[in-house]
Amino acid sequence: MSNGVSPSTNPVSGGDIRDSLIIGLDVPSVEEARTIVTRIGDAGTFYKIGYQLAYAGGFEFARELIGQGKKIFLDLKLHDIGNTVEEGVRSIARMGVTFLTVHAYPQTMRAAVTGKAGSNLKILAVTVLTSYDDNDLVEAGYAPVSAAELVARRAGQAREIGIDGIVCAATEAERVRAIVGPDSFIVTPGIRPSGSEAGDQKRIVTPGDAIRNGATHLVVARPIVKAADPRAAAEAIVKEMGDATA
Ligand SMILES: O=c1ccn([C@@H]2O[C@H](COP(=O)(O)O)[C@@H](O)[C@H]2O)c(=O)[nH]1
Repeated sequence: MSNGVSPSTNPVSGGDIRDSLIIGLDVPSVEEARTIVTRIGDAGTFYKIGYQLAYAGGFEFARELIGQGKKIFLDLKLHDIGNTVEEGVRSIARMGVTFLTVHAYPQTMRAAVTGKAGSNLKILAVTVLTSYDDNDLVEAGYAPVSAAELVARRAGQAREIGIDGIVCAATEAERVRAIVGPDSFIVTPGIRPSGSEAGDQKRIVTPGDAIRNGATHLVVARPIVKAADPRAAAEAIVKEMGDATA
């Protein structure tokens, strides 16, 4: 089954710029998610389903959206023993989703690459969460290392293992591109239009700067789904992204 996304059709390099905006459906119910998707209409082509919705009927809703021609990013951030990750990815690969996340640990990434074999599923490796700064890494037990250094190390491992794309902050996108080469997706959460609240995100970048830094896809949840007019919020972000490619 084709999911309609490949590095050669990377929307930032010539396709539909709307496909580069991944809207995070971080809402508590399918009913609420359906309302938002309807309100956004054709301004949104790519949706992310994470923990909150996945465990509240989100898998069925993902199939519904795929049936409507939308692309789906399942942000499950898998991390377990290799066999469990491999078999889990094998099951997800049958759903027809476009992107799936795993944490960027070598065992986990190898298992995911094996599990998706023969499918069109693209695996993204989450390097260092965008809510982390250098102090958070020390608190989590890492020897003094900057978030940027750890992202670079994990991006290099992901490239060696054959992962399709990297999740990082757009602050690191340029450096990651130099590591992973031209054919990898670079997917950046922590996006904040100027003037909007950072919330718990610590490594934030505006939509325009993220594109200029080399991101292929931007992940945006609260600034869109909590906006009074989600469609207008999505359109404004897409416009800023498009202007950055001009
Ligand atoms: O490093 C990461 C990885 C994933 N996320 C996810 O992206 C969205 C961002 O939501 P906002 O409301 O736009 O901050 C959210 O679903 C996270 O789980 C991330 O933020 N950082």
